[in-house]
Amino acid sequence: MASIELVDVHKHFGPRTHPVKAVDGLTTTIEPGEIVAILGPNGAGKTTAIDMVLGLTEPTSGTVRVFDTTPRRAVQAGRIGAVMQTGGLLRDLSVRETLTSIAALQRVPDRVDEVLEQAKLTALAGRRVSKCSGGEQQRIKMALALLTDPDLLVLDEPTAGMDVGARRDFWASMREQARAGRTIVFATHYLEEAQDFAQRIILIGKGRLLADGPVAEVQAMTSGRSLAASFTHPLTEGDPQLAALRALPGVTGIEVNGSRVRITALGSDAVARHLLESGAHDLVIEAPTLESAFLALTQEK
Ligand SMILES: Nc1ncnc2c1ncn2[C@@H]1O[C@H](COP(=O)(O)OP(=O)(O)OP(=O)(O)O)[C@@H](O)[C@H]1O
Repeated sequence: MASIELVDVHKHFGPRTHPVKAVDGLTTTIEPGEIVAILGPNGAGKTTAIDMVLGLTEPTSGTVRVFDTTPRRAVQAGRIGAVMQTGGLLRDLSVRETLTSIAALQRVPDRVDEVLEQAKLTALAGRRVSKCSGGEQQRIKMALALLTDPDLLVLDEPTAGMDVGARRDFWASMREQARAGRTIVFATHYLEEAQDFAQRIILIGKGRLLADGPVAEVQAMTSGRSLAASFTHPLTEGDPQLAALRALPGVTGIEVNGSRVRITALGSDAVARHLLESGAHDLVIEAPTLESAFLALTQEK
């Protein structure tokens, strides 16, 4: 049984005549035990997609299933734990009090000590929330999400406010959670975080799926190269050199900065040959990083 199944999901806001298509036809399946990053620029639709998985909002059309039932039922059954961007903690409670009060509301078996341990908060149990650092507060939210012993953890930008060390520790504990069989889905802006901690990346832009696969596969999707070279004169719009570059097969993007051009292309050899033959110099060819793959895939087409 899949953890999450989205079939042609749309979520539109605003008037029907000219809606904001926050999510515009997402179809994907996430299996148990996967660690999946939902990656996309601001406004891509990540939070909206997550809200639908959590049953906080209904899709305009399409279906969202979580453990083969509706998101709401899955939440009610305690199968989903979430760490969201918004939603504060009560500052005057201690870490332990925060957990015991929420556990009491959820009427779940007492797992407070266990989740304190899992979120590495045991030593801070007596500390007031207001005295906890940003990263520690994120760990408290994490502990809250674990109270119902969920099968799926959904995290919206979970490491916001954490420094590098805290981030690494956080992901080490997340890996333990995944090994214990939980599915982990997190939204992030950080390419590096997706690259380092996810097994799979779902890249979205403008509510649409741009890429979905193992990290290396998403990277390879732009198996193209980035080339930069200088001409002897500044290139302006209308320059025949520029027109010739645009006309080359496989060229997907050109940026001009004075006499320097930066080109993204599917194959670099033909473009490199053309550049050198047309008198360009200082040629640099780079393999794509996830960053460049991300930019290439999320840029306006
Ligand atoms: N309640 C709403 N009413 C109208 N428009 C909305 C609403 N919620 C989201 N949107 C719009 O839908 C689009 C997607 O927003 P969403 O918050 O899902 O993106 P995101 O990828 O999570 O962005 P960020 O990384 O900035 O959090 C944006 O254009 C946003 O302005």
